[in-house]
Amino acid sequence: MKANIVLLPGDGIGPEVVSAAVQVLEAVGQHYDHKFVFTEYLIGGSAIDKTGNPLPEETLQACRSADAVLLGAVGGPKWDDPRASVRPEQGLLGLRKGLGVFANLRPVRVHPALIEASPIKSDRLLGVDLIVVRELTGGLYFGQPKKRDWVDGQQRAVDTLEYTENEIERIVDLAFRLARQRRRKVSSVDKANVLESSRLWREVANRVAQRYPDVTLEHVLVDTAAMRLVSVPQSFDVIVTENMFGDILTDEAAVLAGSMGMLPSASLNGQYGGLYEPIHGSAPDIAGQGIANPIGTILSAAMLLRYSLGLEQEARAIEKAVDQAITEGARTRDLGGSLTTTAMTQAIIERLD
Ligand SMILES: NC(=O)C1=CN([C@@H]2O[C@H](COP(=O)(O)OP(=O)(O)OC[C@H]3O[C@@H](n4cnc5c(N)ncnc54)[C@H](O)[C@@H]3O)[C@@H](O)[C@H]2O)C=CC1
Ligand SMILES: CC(C)CC(=O)C(=O)O
Ligand SMILES: [Mg+2]
Repeated sequence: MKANIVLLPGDGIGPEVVSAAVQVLEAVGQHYDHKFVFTEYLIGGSAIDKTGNPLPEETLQACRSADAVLLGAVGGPKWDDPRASVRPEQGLLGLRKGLGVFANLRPVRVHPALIEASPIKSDRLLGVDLIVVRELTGGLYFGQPKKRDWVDGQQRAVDTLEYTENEIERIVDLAFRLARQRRRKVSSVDKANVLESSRLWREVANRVAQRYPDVTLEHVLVDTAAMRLVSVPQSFDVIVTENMFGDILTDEAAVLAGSMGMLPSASLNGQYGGLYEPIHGSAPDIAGQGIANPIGTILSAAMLLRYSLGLEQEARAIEKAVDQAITEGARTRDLGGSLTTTAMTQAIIERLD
């Protein structure tokens, strides 16, 4: 098959990990006789530097016409001035909104050989296999008003957490559908003891659950969920939650998997091709050193093959090669080893069937 894939390397380690994933996709393309056409566009801080805009119109249009989009990360200290009117992160938020990708799937699997890389006790990590379904185009990151103003002679900052029933319904429904393909358990995470938006979330989740009598629904307060994630992570199958809660809980979940560099994601809505990115940021502390762990981005490329191109066998080949490389001891520095990004990528490519 032929597919047009837009690449958005972005900032910091973004270009390093995207280049690694492209090498893996090219190897898969050669092996299975597919033609992946890659075209690179600007986003984030590098786009601000070249165009003044963190999401140039050309980038958004290219992403809308592509079969899929693979993104590295955006942001970094260079663009962190709090008085700046444009920020790299606005480019990513604008892209997610512009593509309408409301469903962000973040699978978390713990490789048995990496249990010793995690600070959490080993018996708690065995067999952890959960997926966080994070709402991605609403909630606290997008609600209006979002502003600074002056009240009684001092500055005030306002962010708004808002959801409509439809926005909640479509993400919770997706979580239930996913649960049917897994262990049939949905944990809906909210803060319903405090937030009105969470009380609506709970009501809608209960309503959706009636359509899935074969799936168990539990409601978990987000603070308890954060605790359970490290104490009894095996108790989760599908977690569905608000945008910011999902953002925070998945960084925590990365600790289970051994490193921020391990976790992939897919952002979908069924209309455009889908947006694929590791869950980590631009990691300015290690950028440019060639030591970033490329696995989160490589596994995101596997999700791209599965969800946007329907290439299940090829997706599994990548996942298997990653598993095998880890089993056989391949480790970047974040996992306690010394492989460079390039060497880790090569170790994975060598193990592709
Ligand atoms: N999706 C995106 O583009 C995101 C962008 N950011 C932006 O990234 C910048 C840095 O944010 P941080 O809070 O430092 O979060 P970060 O996720 O970039 O880094 C946190 C820690 O994890 C390590 N790390 C992350 N990815 C790694 C990888 N692939 N291999 C090895 N180690 C890795 C970093 O070295 C750092 O110690 C900020 O400007 C932030 O706004 C943050 C999160 C997501
Ligand atoms: C806009 C991003 C910086 C938010 C984030 O941390 C993420 O999506 O994981
Ligand atoms: Mg995040």
